Amino acid sequence: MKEKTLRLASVSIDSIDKKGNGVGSSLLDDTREIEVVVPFAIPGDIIRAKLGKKRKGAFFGSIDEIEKASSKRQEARCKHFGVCGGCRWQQMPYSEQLKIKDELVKQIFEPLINDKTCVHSIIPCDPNWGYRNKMEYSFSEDIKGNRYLGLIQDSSRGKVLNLTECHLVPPWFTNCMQEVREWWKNSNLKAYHPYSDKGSLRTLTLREGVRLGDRMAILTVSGNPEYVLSSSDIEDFVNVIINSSPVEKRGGNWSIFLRIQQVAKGMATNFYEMHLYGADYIREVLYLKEIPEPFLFHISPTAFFQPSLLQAEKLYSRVIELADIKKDSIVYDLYCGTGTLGIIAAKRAKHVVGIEVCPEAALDAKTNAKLNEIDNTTIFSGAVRHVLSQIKEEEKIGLPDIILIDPPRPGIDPVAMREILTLSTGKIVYVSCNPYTQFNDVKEFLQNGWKIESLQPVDQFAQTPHVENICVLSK
Ligand SMILES: C[S@@+](CC[C@H](N)C(=O)[O-])C[C@H]1O[C@@H](n2cnc3c(N)ncnc32)[C@H](O)[C@@H]1O
Repeated sequence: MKEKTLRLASVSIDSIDKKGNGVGSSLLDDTREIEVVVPFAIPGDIIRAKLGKKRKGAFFGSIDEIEKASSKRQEARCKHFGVCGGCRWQQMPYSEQLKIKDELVKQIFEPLINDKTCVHSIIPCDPNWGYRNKMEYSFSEDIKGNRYLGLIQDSSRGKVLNLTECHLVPPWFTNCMQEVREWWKNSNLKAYHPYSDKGSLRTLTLREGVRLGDRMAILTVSGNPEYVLSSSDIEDFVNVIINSSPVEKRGGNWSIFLRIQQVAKGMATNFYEMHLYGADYIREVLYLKEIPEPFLFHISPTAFFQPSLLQAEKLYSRVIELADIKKDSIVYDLYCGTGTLGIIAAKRAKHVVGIEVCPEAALDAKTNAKLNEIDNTTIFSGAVRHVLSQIKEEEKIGLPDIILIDPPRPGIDPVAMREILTLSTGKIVYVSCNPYTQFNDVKEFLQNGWKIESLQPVDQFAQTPHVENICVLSK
C-alpha cells in the first residue's frame, strides 16, 4: 500500500495544551498562519512537523525532526518514550514540569481569583519516578496473530506496545507483566477484540500495598460464554503470578482475581469478580503529618486508592490542615472511596459521614473505620446525589460544618451539585485530579455565594501532564 505523503511545516512551540502536547504556530505556504498541536514537543522547540488532520481549528502534527531543541529539553529516561502513551513529559526536567503545572492551575482559576486568594506553590512529587502503585496493561493481537501486552501507544486508538521497561512503577510490575505475556504466548487464548466481541483476554491490572509489600493481580476477561477460560488456564495464570515473585522471598501477600466483563448491546456493562488466590484485598499503611499513629487501609480490587502512597500522605495531610476541623465539627466526605480522608478527619471531628457509589469501596470504608478504631463515622453506599437527598429527608444526621469533596475526573454531576448547594455549611475542601472540571464546579459554587479562600496544587503524577488541586471555599 502506498504511504500517504504528509505536508511538513516548521512549528515554533510556545505553549502546552490540556493534554500536555506542545502547541505552536507555523506559516503554511509562506502566507497562512496556522496553529499546530505536536505531541512530545515542549515550549522553546522548533519542530519540523508532519501535518495531520485539522481538529477544532488546529492541525495535529507529529515530530519529523527537532530543528532546534528548547534549552529545557533533556534526554528521556525510557526507551519507549515518544511511542508509549504512559508518561509524556520525560523530555522536560522535573523542575520545569512543576513550573508548568503551577502556572496551569493559576491560569485555569485566574477568572475566579483575586489578590486576596491564597495560591500556594505546588507540592512536588517525591520521588518523581517509580511512584505508582497501580497499572493496567492491555492485551491485543494484530491480524497476523502477533501478540501484545503493555500500555496503549500515544495517539493510536488502542494500539498496544509490548512494554519491556517502565520507570513509573516498581520493577516487579514490569517483570510480572512480562511473565504473563510469555504465558499467554504459549497458550491458545486470544486477546479480546471489542468490535467483534471475540477472544478472551482484556487487561491485566497490577496493584501494590507498598508499606506491607502486598501485591494484587486482576485478569479481566470477556464475559462472552464462547471465550471462557478453562480451569487449567486459570490455574496456570495463578501459578505464573505467584512464581513471578514468591511471597516467601519478600513478605507481604498475593491477592489474585479474575474479573469478567460482560457487554451486551443496549445494556450496561456488567462486571463479576472471582477471587482466585490469597487475600481478597491489599493493605496500605498511611502516616499523616501531626497524627502520631499510622492508619491501616484494606483495598478491594475495584476500590479506588490514590496512585502514589507518599503523595497521598502529603495530599491528605494538607487537606486536613486546610479543613481546620474542630472537635464539634460534622464533616461530610463525599466520594469517599475506601474511607481514607473521612477516617483521618474522624480523629478530630465529632462525626463523619462518608458517601461512596462503589459498593466494594464503601464496604472497605466500613472495615477501615473499624480497623482504625474509629466509631464516629457513618458510611453510605450510593451516589452522592441520592444519599444527600435521603439524609436530608430522614433528618437523623446533622448537616455538615465542613464538606470534603473528591469526585472522579468529570467532577460533580449537576444533581449532586444541586444537593450540595442546599447544605448550609461554612467550608468546602474540594480535591480534584482534573482542575478543568473543578474550575466549572467552583464557578457554580461562586455563583451561589461561596468564595475561594485558597488553592493548593499537588503533583501526584510526575512525568505526565496531570495535576491534582485542592480548592478551599468558604461562605
Ligand atoms: C477520586 S476518587 C476519591 C476517593 C477518596 N477520596 C480517596 O482519596 O481515596 C473518587 C471516588 O468517587 C466514587 N464515585 C464516583 N461517582 C460517584 C457518585 N456519583 N457518588 C459517590 N461516589 C462516586 C468513585 O468510586 C471513587 O471511589
